[in-house]
Amino acid sequence: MTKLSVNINKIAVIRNSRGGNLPDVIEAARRIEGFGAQGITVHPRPDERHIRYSDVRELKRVVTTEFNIEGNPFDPFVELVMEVVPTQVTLVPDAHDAITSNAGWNTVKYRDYLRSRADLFHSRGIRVSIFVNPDVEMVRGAAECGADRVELYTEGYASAYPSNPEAAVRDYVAAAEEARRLGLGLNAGHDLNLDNLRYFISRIPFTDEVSIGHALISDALYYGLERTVAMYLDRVKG
Ligand SMILES: CC(=O)[C@@H](O)[C@H](O)COP(=O)(O)O
Ligand SMILES: NCC(=O)COP(=O)(O)O
Repeated sequence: MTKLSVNINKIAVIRNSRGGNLPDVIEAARRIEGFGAQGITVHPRPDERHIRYSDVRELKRVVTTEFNIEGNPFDPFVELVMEVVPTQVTLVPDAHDAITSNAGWNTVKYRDYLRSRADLFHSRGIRVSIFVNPDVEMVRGAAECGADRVELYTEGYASAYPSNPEAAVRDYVAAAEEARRLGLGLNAGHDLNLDNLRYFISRIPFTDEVSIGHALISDALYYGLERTVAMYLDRVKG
C-alpha cells in the first residue's frame, strides 16, 4: 500500500503572510491525519519562509502518523532532526536560495558526505531517504550511502505526463525497479497532483510513500481539505 504524506509547507506560507497563527499548521496537521492521510511532511528551509523550526518541534508532539522532515543536511537542520527524531528524514540538495527543490543528489560525488549524515540519523533510529533524479546510477549511489529509501524527484514526470504518460514514467520505472532490486524502499514526490498520481502508482505499485503539498493544498481551496485528502487517497490506491 502506498502511503500519502501531506506536505503542509503551503499552509505555513499563508499563515506567515499575515503574522499571527491563521491558519494554524498544527491544527491542519491534526485534521489531515484525521481525514486519513498516513503521514505529514515538512520541508523547513533555512530562511523559514514557510515551516519554521519551532513548528517542527511542535508537530513532533502532535503527529501520530509518519512524520517526514525534508531538507539539506546543513548543521542546523541536522541538529533539529536529531532533536525531534521524526520517522523519516529526506535529504534534499537545496541551495539556500532555491524557490523549491529542483534536483536530486549526485549520490556518487557526495557519497562520503551523505553516508556520514545517514550514519548520524541512523544512530537515532531515523529512517533515511535520499532525494534523487530517476537515474539508476543515482539509485545505486544512494544504496552505497546507506540510505533506507530513495525519493524519486517527480517534477520531470509531472511536466511530461500531459503529452505522453508512458514516456514520462519510463525512467521512473527503471529507477524504481533498481531500488527494489537493491532492497531500498521507494518514495516519490514533487508536483504530483490529482491528474498524474494514479498513473504513476499504477506503473510503480510498490511505491511506499508519496509526499504531496503544492497541488494538494491548492486543491483544498476548491474542494475543502477533507474531500481533497479523500481524493488523493483514492488516487494512491492505483
Ligand atoms: C523535496 C521536494 O520535492 C519539494 O517538493 C519540497 O518538499 C517542497 O518544498 P517547497 O514547499 O518549499 O516548494
Ligand atoms: N517531497 C515532495 C513534497 O513533499 C511535496 O512536493 P510538492 O507536492 O509541494 O511539489
